[in-house]
Amino acid sequence: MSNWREKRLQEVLSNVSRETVDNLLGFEELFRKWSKAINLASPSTLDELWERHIVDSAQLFDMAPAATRWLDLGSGGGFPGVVLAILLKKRPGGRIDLVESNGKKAAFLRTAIGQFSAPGTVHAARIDAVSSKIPTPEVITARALASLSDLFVLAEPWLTTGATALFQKGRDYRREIEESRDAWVFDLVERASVVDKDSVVLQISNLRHADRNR
Ligand SMILES: C[S@@+](CC[C@H](N)C(=O)[O-])C[C@H]1O[C@@H](n2cnc3c(N)ncnc32)[C@H](O)[C@@H]1O
Repeated sequence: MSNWREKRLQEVLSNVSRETVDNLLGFEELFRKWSKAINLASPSTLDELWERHIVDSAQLFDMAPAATRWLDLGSGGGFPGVVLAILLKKRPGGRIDLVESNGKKAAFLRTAIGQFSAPGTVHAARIDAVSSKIPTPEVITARALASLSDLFVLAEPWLTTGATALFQKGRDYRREIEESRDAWVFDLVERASVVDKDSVVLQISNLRHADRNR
């Protein structure tokens, strides 16, 4: 029944172990169960949970093939944070911090991380309240959290000190990039999304305030 799911993952990731597939299938099941009680994702997307949420999250992993320290902001129901935590089990030294201010969602994230013994730490707090406590990671992710300009403000403590962002963005991404250039300077690589031809993953590094460079 789940064979197509495994095949799809193998198309997106270079190395998928049996345990990883089983953990991600288990996470899908856990997500569906909790979704009946709390709002973890738009109900209209649940039919395509594997592609729109799990594969969409997993695609980030091989975009930073050597990165072991990750941070996911506004993790919600675990996309991409919990998927990455499960994948990081197979990367020696791999770990991820997940920040989520909604208490119920943070409880779900803790349950998922615990159930799959994934190397993740859940911070049930607002991002600005934990920014001084979380050291700069190699990669920052955030999906459906804010516009690019607002993401830069939220992630500034890490993105201006060496972290690289992998931000999933929808069809409006060009406008968001242009708007952000008023206040920020950065290096950008646009990477095609594997789940939607109109979406991208924006790889952003070397973030600086524009006014300090004029
Ligand atoms: C639209 S949801 C997206 C969740 C998930 N990343 C996804 O793509 O499915 C945004 C999440 O960010 C959380 N959030 C919003 N602002 C936040 C902040 N300042 N600090 C921590 N979490 C925040 C919300 O509670 C919500 O769960």
